Amino acid sequence: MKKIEPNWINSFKKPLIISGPCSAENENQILEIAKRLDKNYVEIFRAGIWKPRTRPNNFEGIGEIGLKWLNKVKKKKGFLVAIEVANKIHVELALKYDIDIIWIGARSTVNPFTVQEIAESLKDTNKIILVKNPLNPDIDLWIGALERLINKGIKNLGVIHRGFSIYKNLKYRNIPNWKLALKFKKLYPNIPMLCDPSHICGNREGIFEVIKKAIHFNYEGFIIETHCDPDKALSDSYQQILPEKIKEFFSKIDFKKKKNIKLEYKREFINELDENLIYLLSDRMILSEKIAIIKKINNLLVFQPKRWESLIEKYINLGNRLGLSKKLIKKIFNEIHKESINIQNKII
Ligand SMILES: O=C(O)C(=O)C[C@]1(C(=O)O)C=C[C@@H](O)C=C1
Repeated sequence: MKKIEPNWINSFKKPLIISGPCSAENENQILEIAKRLDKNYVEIFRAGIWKPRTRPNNFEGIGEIGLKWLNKVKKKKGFLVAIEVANKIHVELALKYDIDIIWIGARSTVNPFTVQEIAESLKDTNKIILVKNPLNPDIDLWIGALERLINKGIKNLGVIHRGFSIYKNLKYRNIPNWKLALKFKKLYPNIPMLCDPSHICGNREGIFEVIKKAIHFNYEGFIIETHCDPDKALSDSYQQILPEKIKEFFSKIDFKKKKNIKLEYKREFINELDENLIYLLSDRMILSEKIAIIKKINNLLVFQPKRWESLIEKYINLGNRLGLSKKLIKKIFNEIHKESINIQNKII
């Protein structure tokens, strides 16, 4: 990739905060959110105009009229405005309505044809273009998207870490991959990296915990979804927060208090793995309850020695291959099995 100069991000406060609704729904909603966002914290107003929904027949965005509302936000409230584009027509409209910041979504980043089409229609633009990570943790796809934009003379670039798709929801809707994002940062230190806690979490509860982590990892900014009535939002209602929450949270953060990044990063990894272990254990015990019901109906014994012996042998072998001692595997799985038996005994 060609060398990128450190650039546009320096003209904003650190961290840069982009905020606004997942989707533009109506003019009042847009203006109300803009009014309630504190401009001392939020410099850029975001709103989805076209929404790439997983299933059809959901609200798929308000379309072009939303760009007129964003122009009002710009003129009346003094924010810069940001939207997502996913094809050539979106780009043309974004440029026609003088949108300041344009981002490419995760579902587009995965597709080089789409990125190429967007890059060609943005050719030589001075607008700020942000590229979300692709759905799958493939750093080359992410880099490739930036290269396509750079090849078309686009200079004001940034990236957004919005987490990666997982087949099963544990704690996150899209699991963050801090390791991959930090690797990207090491490779391209001059490309500003923002974090999207709303899409990482998929719920309101975890958002500020994710922001705190990203602050430790020196992210330059955030894109956070806000709505004046989150429960009634037409898309992603679970992950939007009230506009006032931004100031409430960021006013309490001490940005000078820096922790040891290397240590924090490793610890973060351990926390993440431990939490996943707990989620998995909970799933396992729920399955054990379901098996107990089947055993009860079929008059089967709770303790199944043959099956248990074969399982423990398999786990010891797997542990061995992964460098874990027989003693450790036996200890952990004996406890798990004991708990599973207790659960089943209560049901039978
Ligand atoms: O396979 C079963 O029958 C189960 O109920 C599961 C399970 C376990 O938790 O691993 C529990 C009890 C049996 O002794 C064997 C295995």
